[in-house]
Amino acid sequence: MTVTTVKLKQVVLGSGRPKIAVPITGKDRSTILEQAKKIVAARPDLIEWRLDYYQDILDFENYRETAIQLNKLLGEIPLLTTFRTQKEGGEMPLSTDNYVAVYQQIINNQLTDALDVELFLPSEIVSDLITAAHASNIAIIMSNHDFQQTPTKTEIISRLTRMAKLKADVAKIAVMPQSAADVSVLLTATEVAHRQLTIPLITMAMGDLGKISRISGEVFGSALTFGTVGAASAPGQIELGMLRQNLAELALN
Ligand SMILES: O=C1C[C@@](O)(C(=O)O)C[C@@H](O)[C@@H]1O
Repeated sequence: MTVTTVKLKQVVLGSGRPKIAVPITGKDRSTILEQAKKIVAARPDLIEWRLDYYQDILDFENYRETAIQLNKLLGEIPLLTTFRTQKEGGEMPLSTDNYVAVYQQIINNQLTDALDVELFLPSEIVSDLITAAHASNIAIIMSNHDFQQTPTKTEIISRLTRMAKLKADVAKIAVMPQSAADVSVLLTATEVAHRQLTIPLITMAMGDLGKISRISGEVFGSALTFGTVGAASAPGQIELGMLRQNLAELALN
């Protein structure tokens, strides 16, 4: 394992208290770098660049220059690069071919510490991207998002388990609760999967109902939580300062 995956694993695998990631959602280079400067100043554990907001994603030279400048700004803070597909709540459409082309460029040019790859992409694409990313010492955070409902406990555990079997470095699932019972399903599934799997998990129930899941990771086994400095990238995210305070208050001593 080289610096890159070590950097990410140190962040995600660290002590019991969940680490904090903050998303960048800028549409162009200047906004992305402006957001990054504010986020870096707040010192999160990880910064996520949400590419599905970036208008120049297919102009690779532009993308590459933005990524180089962004990585310089981040310094020691690891970068997670994510293109969220529209099926899973993303901002813009992108063909599967272009998704693969963009990710391959990122991997070949080692422009990130970690890549978010969605579980429900075509299986051959998933395995090829994981193999290529690992060969370039880029960690893989596999993910699945349901913005409409909360799957059953068994299904949530099954999806996280499939991610682990596909050699993801981290398994992530975000669900939309329609009731307190749904939040309880997500938390129980997290607790069970945390006992059964050996890779770090990132889980959350989205929206206001799900906020408790974003501060209770140390109890149930979610290794990281997403907070905001400025714009949110999903419903229910908590402002970084408040999130840090809540995690400290809830720390298991
Ligand atoms: O997968 C996730 C989790 C998330 O959807 C959330 O609910 O905080 C936010 C996304 O930006 C990130 O890629």
